[in-house]
Amino acid sequence: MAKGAKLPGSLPQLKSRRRESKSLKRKREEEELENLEKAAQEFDASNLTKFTDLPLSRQTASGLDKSHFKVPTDIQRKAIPLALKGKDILGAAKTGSGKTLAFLIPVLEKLHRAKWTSDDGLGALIISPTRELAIQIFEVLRKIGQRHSFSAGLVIGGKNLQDERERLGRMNILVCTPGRMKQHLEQNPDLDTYNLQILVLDEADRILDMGFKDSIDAIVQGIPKSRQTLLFSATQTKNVNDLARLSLKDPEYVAVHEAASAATPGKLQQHYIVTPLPEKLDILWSFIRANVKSKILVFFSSTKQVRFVYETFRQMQPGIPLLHLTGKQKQTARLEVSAKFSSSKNACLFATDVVARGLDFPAVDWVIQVDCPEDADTYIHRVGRTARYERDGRGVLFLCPTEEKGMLERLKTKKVPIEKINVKQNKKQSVQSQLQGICFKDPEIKYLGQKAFTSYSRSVYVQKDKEIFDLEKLPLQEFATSLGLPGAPRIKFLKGEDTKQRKNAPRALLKDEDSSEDVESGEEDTKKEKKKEVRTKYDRMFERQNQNIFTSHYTGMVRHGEEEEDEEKDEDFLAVKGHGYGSDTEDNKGPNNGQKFIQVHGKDPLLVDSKRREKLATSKKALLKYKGKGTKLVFDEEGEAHAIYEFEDEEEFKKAGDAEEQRGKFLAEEKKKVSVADEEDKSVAKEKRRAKREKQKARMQDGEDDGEEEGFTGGLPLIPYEDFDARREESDGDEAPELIEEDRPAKKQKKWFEDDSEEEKKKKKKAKRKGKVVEMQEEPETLDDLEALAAGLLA
Ligand SMILES: Nc1ncnc2c1ncn2[C@@H]1O[C@H](COP(=O)(O)OP(=O)(O)OP(=O)(O)O)[C@@H](O)[C@H]1O
Repeated sequence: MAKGAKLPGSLPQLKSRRRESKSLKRKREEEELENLEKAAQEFDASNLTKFTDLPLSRQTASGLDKSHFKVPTDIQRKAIPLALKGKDILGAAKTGSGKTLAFLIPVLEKLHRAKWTSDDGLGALIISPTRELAIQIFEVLRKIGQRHSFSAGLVIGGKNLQDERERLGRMNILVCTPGRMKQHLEQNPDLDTYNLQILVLDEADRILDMGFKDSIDAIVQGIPKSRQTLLFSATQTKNVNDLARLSLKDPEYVAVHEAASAATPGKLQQHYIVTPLPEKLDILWSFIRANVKSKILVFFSSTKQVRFVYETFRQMQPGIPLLHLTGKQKQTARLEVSAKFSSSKNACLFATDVVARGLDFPAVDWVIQVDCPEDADTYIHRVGRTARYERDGRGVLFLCPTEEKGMLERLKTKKVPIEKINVKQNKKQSVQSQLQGICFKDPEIKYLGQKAFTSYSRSVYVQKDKEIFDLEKLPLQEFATSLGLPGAPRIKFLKGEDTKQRKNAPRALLKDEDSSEDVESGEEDTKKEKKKEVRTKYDRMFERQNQNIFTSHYTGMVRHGEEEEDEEKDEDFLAVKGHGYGSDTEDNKGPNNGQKFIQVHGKDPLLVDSKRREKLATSKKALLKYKGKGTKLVFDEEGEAHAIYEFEDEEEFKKAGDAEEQRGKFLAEEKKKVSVADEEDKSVAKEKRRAKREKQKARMQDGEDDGEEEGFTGGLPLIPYEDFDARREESDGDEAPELIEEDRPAKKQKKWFEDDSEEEKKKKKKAKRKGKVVEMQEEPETLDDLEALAAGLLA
């Protein structure tokens, strides 16, 4: 048909033709989906060499092609065909072997085959143990899902709960951290998981351990048992209890490297050195100085050590950019550091285990583990940040003589091939005197050094594996000297500290700041409790002596969290400005010193000592809040007044049984009532939402059938990718404005980024006019972009 030509016929004829073309299209789509499902069920994985061999939707195939993924890795070849058949999967493969795509492709295909639309709500949930990893997964999802029209969001904390909340109800795929997700599930009635099709746990062993137990149990409780579940990790759990918690259905165990001689990547060279604890920093410094053209990742066991080494080495100018990353940093800083390290050719990043798992920093040359990892699994994940996807890499583990035997045994059991190397003594530079100089000049750094000392000692003390970690055997005095300190701070430990549990616990579960130093999780604090800290005499001394000279930078370095600081400020504020009658200071004269007072009925008089209080005295309304609320009474049939609550006769009360028992019973009954009411409320709310959705869907259906455009609100491109292709074929490459007009679906499909800039909007309009597909947004380049990714995405 010629360009711009109109279809002949009257309006009713046009409408009926439209309906015909619509139903033809729908039929064709349904056939395609059926064929896809059939092909997936019958697929023979032995024929799989390229991604194009897989029975995938055009959208996913195109996303993979655009992202330059052509040949699947081992784990992808084995896991994807099974997942496409709908199987539950326990996937285990070495670090850097491509597990992310192995679960993201099935997620997209599952929703595609279920004809998932924005009205169907949440269809897929992907859980990651840290924020950084969640962002990374989301990035990959954005790339390979660019041709799909599902909406996807990140739920990782560090942002206003309310902001996220409003957007979540509209998302089809969520990538989340456990604590934040639990928070939303508890507080957000718009978030429905009743329809969830597929659940993914990346770093499954980590997510299923103690620290995340509550969150995961809460999440799993609210999602249908019929969903598909995929678990992936380089150190997979096979713990039956864990699997039972997730109600897996005959899971397929896909462990592609199980028969391999090593649990770590083939191109990874692994070494260890044995060094006395006080020489560790000398060796680290010398190593960095000798490798200034490399990209190095250095692991410590606590935040305070990371900060101390970062601050001191920075002053000593090693000739390579230094960075530091810990779970205690603000989210924006963490993103900035990750991005900087990713894009650097040569840099040295000091970090805690917050980056040990899953992160895919490109081209890391060296992973140095200065502090011994808590177990072999942690070693494998840390060292796995290098030698990823067919690249080379090297790892060096520093072991104290007391740690050598035990750790080597653990590594051997886990099939980690590691060789001993020695440090060239003539190349080793001592940094002790430089550190002493820095600590002497700068009390802030000295204080940080003391904290680093105590944190390290605690991290050793609380480890479970006593064959490796024995604090008593470590030369602590010499260690303190090596940090530049005048002596070893005295340390007291609380009995019964459980390291693994502490370390694994999300911040929300930790009660004191020092213990949260080592937290791997990047989750948002959900409750902050006042810390109970072991204070040394040095802590007290430094607080007293340095009160006046601490800079704001230092305060930032050592303070115990903003909330606690605010609490202190509040106390100060009350002490100085309070109007207490008992005070005998000049500023706080009591009621007998000739001051004015407002008499409030039934209350102590209020001192009038400011304009605000004077104004208050003239306002009846404002004074109401100082008045008592009055007493509610009930009247019996004789007109006698009684207090609403009256004490039961003691004898009667005793007859009913033990007071504690009665209390327990009463509480249990009330709890039951509340939970029943809660369930009812939730189900009513859900029902309403469901009905609303159904209605909307029905309305849209009508709109489509009648060719009406009522549902239109404008906005993003409304024609799905494949329709254009099909239409182009039909129209022989000619533009056919009328047909496009007909086929426009009557609903607004939100894409990944919904916060379009003006320019993008224009682009999209233009593309729409041309009948072309509008593609995904540009790659995020700046911190702002990443911020937008983390929060704005859900707009
Ligand atoms: N089929 C593929 N072709 C090319 N590159 C790939 C392929 N699959 C994955 N990669 C690349 O390999 C790298 C590692 O992938 P990924 O992060 O998924 O590994 P992983 O197995 O999840 O690692 P970890 O156990 O550390 O989490 C990434 O940079 C990714 O882009």
